[in-house]
Amino acid sequence: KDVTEQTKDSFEEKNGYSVTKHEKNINLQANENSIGLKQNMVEANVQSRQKDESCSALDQARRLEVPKAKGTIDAEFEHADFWDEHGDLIKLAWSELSTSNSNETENAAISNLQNIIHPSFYSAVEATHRNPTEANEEVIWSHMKEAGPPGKSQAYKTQLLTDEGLRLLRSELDRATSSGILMRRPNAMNRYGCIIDREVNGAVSLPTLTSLVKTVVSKIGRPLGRMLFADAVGEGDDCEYFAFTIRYNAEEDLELKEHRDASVITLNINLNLPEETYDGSSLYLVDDEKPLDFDVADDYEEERNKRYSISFDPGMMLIHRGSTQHAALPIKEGTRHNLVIWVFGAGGDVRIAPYEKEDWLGVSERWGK
Ligand SMILES: O=C(O)CCC(=O)C(=O)O
Ligand SMILES: [Fe+2]
Repeated sequence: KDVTEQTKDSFEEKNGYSVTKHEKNINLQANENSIGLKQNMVEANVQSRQKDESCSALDQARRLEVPKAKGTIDAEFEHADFWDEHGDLIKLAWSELSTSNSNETENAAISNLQNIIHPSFYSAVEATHRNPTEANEEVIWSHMKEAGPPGKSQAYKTQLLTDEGLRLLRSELDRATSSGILMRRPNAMNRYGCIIDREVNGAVSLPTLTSLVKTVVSKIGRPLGRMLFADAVGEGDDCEYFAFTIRYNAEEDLELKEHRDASVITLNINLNLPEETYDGSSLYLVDDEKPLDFDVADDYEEERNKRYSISFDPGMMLIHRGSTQHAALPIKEGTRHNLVIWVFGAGGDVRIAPYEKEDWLGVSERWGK
C-alpha cells in the first residue's frame, strides 16, 4: 500500500466514511494498465462504423440510447460498460460537432479569461501572476469572503464570472446539451449535468469547454487554493482535476446528501443567468472540526455539527476544502446550474495530512514562479 492509501485508510477510520473514487481515477489507471482494453474498444468502434459507413460519428452517437442515471450514492460506475464501449465514438462526435457548428466569434470570446472573469478580480490575479508578492495576494484576499464556520478557513466565496461570461459559458453548454450527443452522469451522486473532459468516456469533450476549464484551474483555481489553504496544498497535491456541471430542479435532482469530495480543494461556480431565479437549494458546510483545546470540550458539543448555509448568486464561486463535509438542501422552485471542479493529486490521490508551517509553499510557488 502506498502512503496515500494508508493516509486514506486512517482518515476513513477516523471519520467513518469513504473517500469517493471517481471515474477520472479509474480511467487513468485503465490507460496505464490495460492497453488491451483500449485496443478492444477501438476495434469495437471500427466494427460498428463499418456496419454503417455512410454515417458520421455524430449521427451514430445520436442514435445511441442513453442509459438513464438512477443511483444517488456510490453510482460513479453506473453503466460504465456502456460508456466504455461507446466512449471513442462519442469523442469523435464531439470533435465533428466542434468543427461543424461553431461560432468563431463566441469561441474566441470564451477562450479569453478577461472576457468572462470579473474585471477587478481578474486584474488582481493577473498582477499576482506577473509579480507574486504577499502585497498583491492581499488584494486577492480582499475579494474573498469567508464562508462556512467562521475563522476555520474551510471555504471562501467571491464574484467570479461577469454576466457576459455566464452567457457565453451557458450558450456553449446549451450547444452541447442540444447536440443530441449522449452525456454521462456527472458523478457518484448527482445524476443531471455533464462531465467536461477530453479523456473520460461519456464526457463532453468540446475544446471550448475543456480548455476554458483548464485555464480556470491553472490561472485561478490552483494558485488561489494554494494561497487560501496553504496548510493543505503542497506541490503535486493539486496537479489534476475533474470538472462537471450539475443541475437541480423539480423534475431532476432535488438535493444532495452530505458528503466530502475526492479532492484537496473544490471550486463550485454558479452558472445561473441573473434572470434564472430559483428558491431553496442552498449549500451547507458542516463544522465537524475537532477542538484542539480540550478545555472547550463542553462548548464543542454545542458547536459541533453546525451547518453553515451558503446561497449562490449568479457567477459566484465557492472554493472549499474537499475534506469539508457539505450538502445541498432541496430546491423549491426553478433550476440551479453549477460548474464543479475537484482538484487533486496524480492518479486521483487526495492528500489529507496538513503540512507543518515551515513546509508551506512560498508566494512564488503558489503563483507558479
Ligand atoms: O450542489 C452543489 O453545489 C454541491 C455539489 C457538490 O458538492 C459536488 O458535486 O461535489
Ligand atoms: Fe461536493
